[in-house]
Amino acid sequence: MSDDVLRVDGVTRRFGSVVANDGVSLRVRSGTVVGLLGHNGAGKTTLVSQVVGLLRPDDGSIRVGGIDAVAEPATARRYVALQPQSQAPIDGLTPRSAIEMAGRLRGLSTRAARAAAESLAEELDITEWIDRRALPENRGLSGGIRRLTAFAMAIVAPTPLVILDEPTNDIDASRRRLLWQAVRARADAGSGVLLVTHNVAEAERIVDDLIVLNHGRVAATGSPARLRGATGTDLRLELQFPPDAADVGAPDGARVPFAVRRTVRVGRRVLHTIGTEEAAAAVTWAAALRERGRVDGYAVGPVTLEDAYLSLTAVEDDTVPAPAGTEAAAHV
Ligand SMILES: Nc1ncnc2c1ncn2[C@@H]1O[C@H](COP(=O)(O)OP(=O)(O)OP(=O)(O)O)[C@@H](O)[C@H]1O
Repeated sequence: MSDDVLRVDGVTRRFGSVVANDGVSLRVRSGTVVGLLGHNGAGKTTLVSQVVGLLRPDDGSIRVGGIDAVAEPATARRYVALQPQSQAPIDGLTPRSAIEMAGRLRGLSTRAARAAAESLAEELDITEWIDRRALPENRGLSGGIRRLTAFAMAIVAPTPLVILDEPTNDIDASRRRLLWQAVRARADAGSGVLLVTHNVAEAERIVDDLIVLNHGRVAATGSPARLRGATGTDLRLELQFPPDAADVGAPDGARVPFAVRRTVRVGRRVLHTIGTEEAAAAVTWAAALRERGRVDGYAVGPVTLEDAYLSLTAVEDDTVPAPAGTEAAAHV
């Protein structure tokens, strides 16, 4: 028997003339975390909405736990826990009561739901707020604690498929780490997880596979190592330009004095991919720029998944020097 808990084949969804999903296919197997990456408007939430039966595809098929999710959305939905991108409406509730209620709705006994709320609050380090009431207009509980509560509500009981849409928004760095560990632990316990995120650098550590969407289409799939690039020896030189820099890309209009395999600009950051043999020349050049105040800072390190992701979805630029003020449209 297949261990696919989610199988999407050739899904297309249009909104008028906008093709939000264009022949998208992907699989999530039990025990794995699959990251779904893509720029704003790439079609990630549209895909999630179809998996949970909130939207119907124009074309293609979706199977959740072997059930045809287009023909039988209510049955398929029982196999899925979803943390939506929008904040859960928990005004009037405490994290404890919200998590317990989610557990009861998922079929846990009162006692099991109570125990799950306590242990999830500990796991995510929100015990301090567990009995604080969420009030209207975002009073009572911070955005991060609300988001962590919504995450706990989604994972309170084991489900074959867990879908998390931007679960780390608003969450501080140390609790983000706890959240990533909790996601990994649910997959290790047997769930399949589809993780929608913009946080490429952090997600890289816990995902088994990645799907990159670009303008509604699958631009790349594979393990982080595969997407990062095969050589494993390339380095990245990151330059951080000051806010008033007129010539982001190649200061002074000079060409970069060493071989560059790939250049991606993201706002005021420029990421050059270089071979290890260019490291000394790159550091000397970047240090001189820093000395002259042309860049705020620089860093040399191994190529990351973020570089590969940006090159798939951002404006790639091999033609430095760049026109003054040009900025890539991508975000991180
Ligand atoms: N209900 C709708 N009506 C019209 N257009 C829509 C609707 N929902 C989404 N779209 C369009 O479909 C495209 C994909 O949107 P979607 O929300 O799926 O992207 P996303 O990858 O989730 O973006 P983000 O990272 O910003 O959340 C966008 O062009 C969006 O404007």
